[in-house]
Amino acid sequence: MPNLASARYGKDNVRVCKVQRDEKTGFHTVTEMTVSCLLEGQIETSYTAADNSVVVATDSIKNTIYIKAKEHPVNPPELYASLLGQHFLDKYPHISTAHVNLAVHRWTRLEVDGAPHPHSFYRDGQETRNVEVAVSRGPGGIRIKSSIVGLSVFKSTGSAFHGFVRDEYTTLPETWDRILSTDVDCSWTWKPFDTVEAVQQRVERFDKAWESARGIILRLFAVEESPSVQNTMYKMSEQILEAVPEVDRVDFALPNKHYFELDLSWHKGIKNTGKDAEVYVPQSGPNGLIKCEVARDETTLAHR
Ligand SMILES: O=c1[nH]c(=O)c2[nH]c(=O)[nH]c2[nH]1
Repeated sequence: MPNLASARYGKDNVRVCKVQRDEKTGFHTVTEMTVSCLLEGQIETSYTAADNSVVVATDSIKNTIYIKAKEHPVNPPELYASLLGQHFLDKYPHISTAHVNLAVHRWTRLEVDGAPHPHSFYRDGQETRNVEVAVSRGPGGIRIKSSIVGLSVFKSTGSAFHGFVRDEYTTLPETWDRILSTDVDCSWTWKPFDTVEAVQQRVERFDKAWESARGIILRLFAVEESPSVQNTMYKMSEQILEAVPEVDRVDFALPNKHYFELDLSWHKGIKNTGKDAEVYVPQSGPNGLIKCEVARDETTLAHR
């Protein structure tokens, strides 16, 4: 007899834009995000017995995403996602967990003649600020993971990779000076919260953590003489754990985007390798993919 081992459903890719207008200053603030909200609970019969009486329609879930964005602040995204998730538990007794994932897209204020413009913005990169919030009943029921996704960085020196395994499968030469480029995907997991009020009380910490993590990543990327992606991301994780005490885990996933040297000596003896390298060939694939999860102490991985 088959068994429904797990089930969740909801609306994905809900696009929301909120404009907040400060009447006094005339300044507007824009937040654009893409939201996913999936519900879990006593919904088995909708799958196994065509019982739609337990189904909150995904269309209603979409409507709720918009209504909660109107009723509450959407910043920081950790708070909005917690409020939205809690709503489904408060409203529907048979729902046990709401999973709210969202990505905030960048709209950076334009400067015109050196002054911040009150209502015009531009997209300065594909980077997003993401949150994954799971709201369940009971103590520690609100689990929040915040992240930076798609922050593209490049350095033209200050990166090496040598001393790796050399055997009959190896062709890669050791290097003491290479290009390093990646799209940062970094997450930090907060110690669980008991209630939305507890999230609200710490509300200023979420933006600060995002700023700290982003600052650490960019600074270390630039200033460090990197011996490998692995070691650089571990150092970034250590510094983020140090800077944000309420976080008990940091995860990284970094593609190593390769830039190949190009031998042009066939054309008039042009020198374009080693210390003469100037023109490179960016590779769209394959890329390295280096991941790690760094916990504050050995017990915290159990939170997953
Ligand atoms: O920083 C790196 N880590 C690796 O594991 C690796 N493997 C590789 O081919 N190049 C690199 N670079």
